Amino acid sequence: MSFSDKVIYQIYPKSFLDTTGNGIGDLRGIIQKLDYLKELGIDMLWLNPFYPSPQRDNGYDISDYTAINPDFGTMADFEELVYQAKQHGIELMLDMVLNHVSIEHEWFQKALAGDADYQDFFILRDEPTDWVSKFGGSAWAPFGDTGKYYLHLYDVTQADLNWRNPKVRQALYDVVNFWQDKGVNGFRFDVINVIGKDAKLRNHAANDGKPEYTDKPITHDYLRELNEKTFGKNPSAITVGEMSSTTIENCVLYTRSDRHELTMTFNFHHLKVDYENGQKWTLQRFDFAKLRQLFHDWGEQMSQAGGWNALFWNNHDQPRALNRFIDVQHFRVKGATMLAASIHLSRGTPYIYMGEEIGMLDPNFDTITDYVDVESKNAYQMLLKHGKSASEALTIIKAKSRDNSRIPMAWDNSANGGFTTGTPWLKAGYYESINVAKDKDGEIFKFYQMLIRLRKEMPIVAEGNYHAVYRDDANIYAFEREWHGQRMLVLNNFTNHIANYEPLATYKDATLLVNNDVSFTDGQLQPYQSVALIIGGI
Ligand SMILES: O=P(O)(O)OC[C@H]1O[C@H](O[C@H]2O[C@H](CO)[C@@H](O)[C@H](O)[C@H]2O)[C@H](O)[C@@H](O)[C@@H]1O
Repeated sequence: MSFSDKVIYQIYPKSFLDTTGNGIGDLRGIIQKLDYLKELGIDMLWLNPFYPSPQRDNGYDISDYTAINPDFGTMADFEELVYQAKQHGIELMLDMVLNHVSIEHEWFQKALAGDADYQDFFILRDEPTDWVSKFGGSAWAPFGDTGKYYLHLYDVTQADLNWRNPKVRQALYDVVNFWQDKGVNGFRFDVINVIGKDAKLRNHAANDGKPEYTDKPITHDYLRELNEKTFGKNPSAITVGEMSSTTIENCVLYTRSDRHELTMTFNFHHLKVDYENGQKWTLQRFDFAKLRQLFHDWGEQMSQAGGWNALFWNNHDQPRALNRFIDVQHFRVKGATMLAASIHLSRGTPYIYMGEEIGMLDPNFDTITDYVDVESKNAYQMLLKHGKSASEALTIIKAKSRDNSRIPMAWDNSANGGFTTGTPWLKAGYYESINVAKDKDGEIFKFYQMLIRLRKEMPIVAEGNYHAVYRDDANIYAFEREWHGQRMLVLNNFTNHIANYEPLATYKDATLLVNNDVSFTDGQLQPYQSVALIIGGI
């Protein structure tokens, strides 16, 4: 497999590095940091959307698919980024938001103006169904003064596209090909498993309507066609589908190589183990048993069926994993390296979200007005409506807001962490104590470098099968990898105390390949200790 030894780094361009002083990160900022990224060792950069957009959902509301938002730079800057990145041995992965467009997109505007061809680009109905938008409220909004309603699974300004219309599909394939022709070899497809709405558009009060549009069989047909018409003939292409509320069975189908759909999938089940009754806007300690079980289920079943996982703890939609899963007051560094080992040594493609490699944390904003994200703002109002006090609602937003990970990258301890000389679009976090200048030679960064190197040097890390070990341990998440007679045992203590276990006789004479602590005694792990033991030769 040509992709299994790759590691992908996610950049939220708006918050990476601003070279113009307008408070918004830009493409030239990414070019400036290519040496840093090369030193880390990553292979591909996933960039969140930088296309023209009213920014109602921070760029996921696209008004022109094949241009650059001037805040981020020009097409010439983009072409230089592709060129310079390749010079550094780094490929680009672009975010393709093909489920919906901004209502400012010319397709929607033409539809509103009465063009029947373009009206068929959207999902219009005389009567709304009872589906709920993922950002709150009804998923339908009045379509001008036509008396009809258009579907928006996300914000009211993000109109869902009608994938049943072949003209829509072709227009979207043209978009992918436009960027591929510019030298882009990676594509991340936003919420791609919701593009195939059921033909009947029925009410479905249970589950907010999700079963009517999630993982429908027709989506697999669309993905095969997308593959055939765009990246399918590009041997360097790497693709990942963001799958909302998906299943293992579907992700196997999306990623099995003989199916010609996608290379890998993101699922989010492991990042909902701290939701009370499945609800995001709640406060609850994470359920380790649930997390461990999910990792084992996805690890084993994808391995057995030939599927491929995208492995990640952080992204632009999630609060930092360090704040969620680790006692950061006492074990930030150890916790960061343990989290890293637990996915980088597993089967799948690891993603690193900017700042993770130096252990960046959530900020602790003082007021709700510091938050920018549309989902967080809606959630705050919803919490107040449901009887929470302003301070209770703010505490929940602080823990759960997507802005937690969207704060500016901390480069040094100068104003705003060296991200901008102007006023940042979103307040900076703890840059005085955690920043690249200070932490690039630190334990976390070096540990990530080592893990990335191991994936390239050791086929067992890149390709080995996955088996669960110590399935029911209350503290340890452990798995075994196996590749041509070689075996590797990975043990991760997810607690802030010592965890004991019964050593496995098979690994009695094993070599210690990875250890994030100073010493190791088989049978006992220190708080947040991670080790990998290997037998069968190195
Ligand atoms: O939580 P899930 O139902 O499993 O969904 C996964 C994520 O889907 C959404 O994320 C993406 O699409 C949004 C609309 O384009 C965009 O706002 C977001 O930035 C994209 O990554 C959802 O917004 C996330 O919260 C979910 O985690």
